[in-house]
Amino acid sequence: MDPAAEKAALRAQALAARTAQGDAAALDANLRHALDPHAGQVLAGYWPMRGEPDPRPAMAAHDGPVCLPVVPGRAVPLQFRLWRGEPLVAGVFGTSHPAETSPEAVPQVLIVPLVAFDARLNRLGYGGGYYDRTLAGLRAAGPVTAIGLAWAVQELPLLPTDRHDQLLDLVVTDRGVRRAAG
Ligand SMILES: Nc1nc2c(c(=O)[nH]1)N(C=O)[C@@H](CNc1ccc(C(=O)N[C@@H](CCC(=O)O)C(=O)O)cc1)CN2
Ligand SMILES: Nc1ncnc2c1ncn2[C@@H]1O[C@H](COP(=O)(O)OP(=O)(O)OP(=O)(O)O)[C@@H](O)[C@H]1O
Repeated sequence: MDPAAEKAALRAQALAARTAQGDAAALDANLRHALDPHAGQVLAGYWPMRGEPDPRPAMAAHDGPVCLPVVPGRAVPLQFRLWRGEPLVAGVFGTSHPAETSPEAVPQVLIVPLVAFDARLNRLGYGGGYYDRTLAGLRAAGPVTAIGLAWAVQELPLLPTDRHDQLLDLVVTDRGVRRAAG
């Protein structure tokens, strides 16, 4: 199977597994722990949809600026806008994001939504390549920490990879914090 077809099949499998969810309180505690060393940094969170774990309590507890992703168009990197609790506007693909009046921000640490991950911290998303493009751009400019957030049931055996795939630095689940085995 070519990697794109294989990814599509794995995406369907992981999205089905994700509906089982997990221990939300444990996930929140693990995420706060992972964010502790990043106090003072600009944090990108996300607005959860479709069974994704909810990063918002940990975002609210973050000691520093918080921003949310905006999809500016097809096949381009995400933008980020500062969010201080203002009402959001509806974006493409069912997303919600801060209005144009919120200043743009450059995140130093990102909570990254995902469909599936593996033990090497490969990530499979919805297939738009948005976070791959975005992390590639941010990493070319300076150090960033990409924290994947998932229910433990979203882990799959080694995922197929493409040259453009960006690895996560850690994955937080309701069962703990995973780092690449090295
Ligand atoms: N909560 C959340 N926000 C996010 C993402 C995400 O995965 N989760 N993104 C992560 O990149 C970006 C938005 N990108 C997205 C890309 C595709 C789909 C999606 O639902 N795609 C449909 C197919 C749509 C189509 O191509 O017409 C699907 O998978 O069924 C959602 C978000 C930024 N914000
Ligand atoms: N840095 C990049 N430059 C050009 N194209 C890219 C880049 N990153 C990803 N793509 C393209 O995006 C498409 C989707 O990639 P992939 O299936 O890896 O997405 P994903 O990681 O599942 O999605 P997402 O990051 O949006 O959650 C592919 O067709 C790929 O060629």
